[in-house]
Amino acid sequence: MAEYVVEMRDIVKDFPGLRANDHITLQLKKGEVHALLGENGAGKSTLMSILFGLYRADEGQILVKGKEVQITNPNVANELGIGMVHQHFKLVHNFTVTENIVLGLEPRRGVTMDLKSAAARIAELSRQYGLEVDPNAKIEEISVGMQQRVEILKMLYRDAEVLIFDEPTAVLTPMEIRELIAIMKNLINEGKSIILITHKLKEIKEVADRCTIIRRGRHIATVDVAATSEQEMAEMMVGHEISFVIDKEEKTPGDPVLQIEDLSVKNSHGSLGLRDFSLTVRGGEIVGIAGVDGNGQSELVEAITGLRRAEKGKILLNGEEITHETIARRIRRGVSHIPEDRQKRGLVLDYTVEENMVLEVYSQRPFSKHGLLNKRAIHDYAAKIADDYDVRAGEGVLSRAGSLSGGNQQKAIIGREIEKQPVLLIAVQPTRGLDVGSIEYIHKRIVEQRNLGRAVLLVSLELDEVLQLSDRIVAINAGQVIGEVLAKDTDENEVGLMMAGVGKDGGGVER
Ligand SMILES: Nc1ncnc2c1ncn2[C@@H]1O[C@H](COP(=O)(O)OP(=O)(O)OP(=O)(O)O)[C@@H](O)[C@H]1O
Repeated sequence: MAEYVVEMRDIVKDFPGLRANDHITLQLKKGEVHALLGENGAGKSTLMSILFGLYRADEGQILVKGKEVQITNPNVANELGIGMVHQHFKLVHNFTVTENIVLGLEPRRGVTMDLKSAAARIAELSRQYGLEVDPNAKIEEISVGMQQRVEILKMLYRDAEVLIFDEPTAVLTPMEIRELIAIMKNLINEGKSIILITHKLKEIKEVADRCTIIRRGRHIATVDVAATSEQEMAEMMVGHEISFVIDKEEKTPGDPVLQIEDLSVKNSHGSLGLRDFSLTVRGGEIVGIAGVDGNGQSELVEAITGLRRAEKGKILLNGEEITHETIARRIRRGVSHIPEDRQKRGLVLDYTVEENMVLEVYSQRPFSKHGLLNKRAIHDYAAKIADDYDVRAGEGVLSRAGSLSGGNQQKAIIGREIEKQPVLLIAVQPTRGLDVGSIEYIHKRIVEQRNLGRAVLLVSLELDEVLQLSDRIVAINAGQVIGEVLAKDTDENEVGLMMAGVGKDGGGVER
């Protein structure tokens, strides 16, 4: 028997102006979790897209169970037993779980298209792998974590032997992450093999057997995870030493910049997602909102930025009411927003990076004068942001935003929002999908904003991030403030309890 279930040998892939994969070799043993680690833009997704048949390699070979194969499209990958869980799920929202799983399957050798027996087989797979999910629920009714399980079941239903997970935990809550890790272990026990792309070293330590590290398209090393520290892996990835601590001096906050008084906001289902919510963020202060996803964070941010209407209550910026102002006016007043969904709200993917950097300011000087665009000024401004925030792309700022790697898209948005010199910076999951080096850098820039006297509202599902960055932490549960603490006086346990709905005095919230 072949030693490897999948072997990618000397893979080369070129894009305009850039070699994304430069002779990379990746060997997956049967029954292992093999992590793929690399900085943003290192070439991980490209390599996996080649394995999954979305791109063709310019050079190199792919072997499955020792035999060379040509993976010309994803159907061939499926036939070869290779399945992928993408970062952005590809599910049809008004279809049921079962319908989504059988969707696109051609009737073939013994695989039935009868929905009832399909549901039974799905229920059986769920039990076997510990993937609890209701086969009759509609996708739009289930959580993101559940949707991910549907994607996993979809692969198992197609008899996948090799499963590729592309940053699967980026969209999950801490609890869901623990469940996913248990699921991965079940998959391995049942004989599957896994390639895991993740930036989280803790997760690699927890589930992976081996780790292949790539940097700028090149293979750096493949290591035994148990024998290698997180620090060592991180340093191999970036090519130099890094520190994980944020330097943050004590600072006395200034005047209130953002004041929210008794704000109530409806959610997409028409009920109140935020209720009688009050909050103050002062200049020179980072206030972190801690909470489990879906407890009113989106409604809060959308009400402040003007994307959602307030039913009741007031929002003030520097003492002036903005509750019913247009989005554009709020931006002009100095509200910056790093949005949660970088592809929907953050960037226009078909525009160049340059155009994206001036989306909100192109009509102002120096970018236009007498109605004419000053292309030089736009280019220089964008190039400076790309340089400062290490936004890497094949054709520089002339690259299409959609061609950037996920992490580089994120860095571009952060750069744009901070360089607007905001009065109030709202950062939602600012480091989602970023590598450890970039996280360190972005955290420094956010602290710098605070040191410059700006007000920062941080919304993050990463408790570590909230604890490290914030001066003050406000816990949100069921659309209400459930507790407030100074970051220096609290810890993971206390904030975790508040997030679960247990108030500081030990009481719960009324629902
Ligand atoms: N379709 C494309 N056209 C042009 N360039 C591309 C294309 N896809 C990827 N690239 C470039 O190839 C490089 C590698 O990107 P890739 O998405 O593989 O990185 P990654 O390691 O997955 O990064 P991240 O951690 O940020 O997701 C990037 O510089 C990216 O801009």
